[in-house]
Amino acid sequence: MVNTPTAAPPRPYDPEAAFENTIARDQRIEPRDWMPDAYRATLVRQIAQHAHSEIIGMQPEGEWITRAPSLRRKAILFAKVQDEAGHGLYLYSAAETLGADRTELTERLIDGGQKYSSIFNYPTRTFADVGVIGWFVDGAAICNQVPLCRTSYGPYGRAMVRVCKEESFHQRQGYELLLTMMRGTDEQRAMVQDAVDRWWWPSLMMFGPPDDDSPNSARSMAWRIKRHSNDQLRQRFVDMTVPQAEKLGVTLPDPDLRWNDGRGHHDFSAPDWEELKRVVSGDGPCNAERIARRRAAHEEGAWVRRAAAAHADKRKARLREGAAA
Ligand SMILES: CC(C)(COP(=O)(O)OP(=O)(O)OC[C@H]1O[C@@H](n2cnc3c(N)ncnc32)[C@H](O)[C@@H]1OP(=O)(O)O)[C@@H](O)C(=O)NCCC(=O)NCCSC(=O)Cc1ccccc1
Repeated sequence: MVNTPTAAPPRPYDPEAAFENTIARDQRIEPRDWMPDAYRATLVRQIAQHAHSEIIGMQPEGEWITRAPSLRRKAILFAKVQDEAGHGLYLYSAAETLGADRTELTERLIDGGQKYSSIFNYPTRTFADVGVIGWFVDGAAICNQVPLCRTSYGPYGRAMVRVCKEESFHQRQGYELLLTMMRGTDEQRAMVQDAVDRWWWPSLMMFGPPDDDSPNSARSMAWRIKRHSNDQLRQRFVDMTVPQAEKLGVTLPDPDLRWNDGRGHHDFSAPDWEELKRVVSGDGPCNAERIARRRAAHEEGAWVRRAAAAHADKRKARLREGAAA
């Protein structure tokens, strides 16, 4: 008699185990995959905040489009601000793949129910601010977003690939603008230093609260949504920026900023975390102005959304008629 091996009975499909395995293998979760509710909610929160930041982030630099000092600078700035709009739209699309509704997200932003990056609540006082935003703010965005290209949620990671390419161009245009100003007059050099002094600390705050005060980090890192902690990315930004500041000829406004041979990194002072809390909770220099402008744009755009929906309905009806004929 021949012994035939008996096949093990098929194990019932366990979606939670499949999710955990996908994360453990460092593979991507896709929109139709099962995912825990809290994973979905965390992603909607982060992606929506990120999208809102890109859209609100058009305002500080956008104010300088009509006042750019040359046609070349105007064209570059126009393109950059348009890119930010595009980033916001990719990100809202990524949030929609999780079941979020774009209009609802915008309404939550306007009502103060969702956040956007603290950095966009500071005023742009001179054209040097446009250069420093490109250098610091896009530089910080790159440090934060390059690792997000490998985030565990597929649509978010793929959106980040293109966004990061465009942010790199933005950073270079900012730095090139500042190099040009530094080769100019004493007044221009003073404008650059003044902008550096005003934007340095808010830029460090972009990375979020320190790790021991970051309620979302542990879970987001376990799920590989975030790949590095807030403090790790802040350190990376400081290490990247110090030699660029030396080359440019500006001083970063931190007397304790110095290279630490033992750590192989720069030591630097902590930003004012109370200021971050105030700005995030709505009490920054420009919060009210930014939201009022966003609300007005949303209301003034209502007829465009209605017209686009009516056009889409007509097209659908025509296609149906064509199919029926
Ligand atoms: C790192 C962090 C921002 C925060 O880490 P998490 O693990 O999520 O949170 P954590 O527990 O550490 O914090 C507790 C609470 O505090 C909130 N909060 C923290 N920091 C800030 C802040 N600075 N501002 C406001 N809120 C902040 C945080 O959301 C959380 O809120 P909750 O109440 O729980 O909802 C993360 O969400 C991330 O990487 N996001 C994606 C990147 C992204 O959104 N980039 C935007 C810039 S895009 C750009 O610049 C491009 C551009 C350039 C030039 C011109 C125009 C455009």
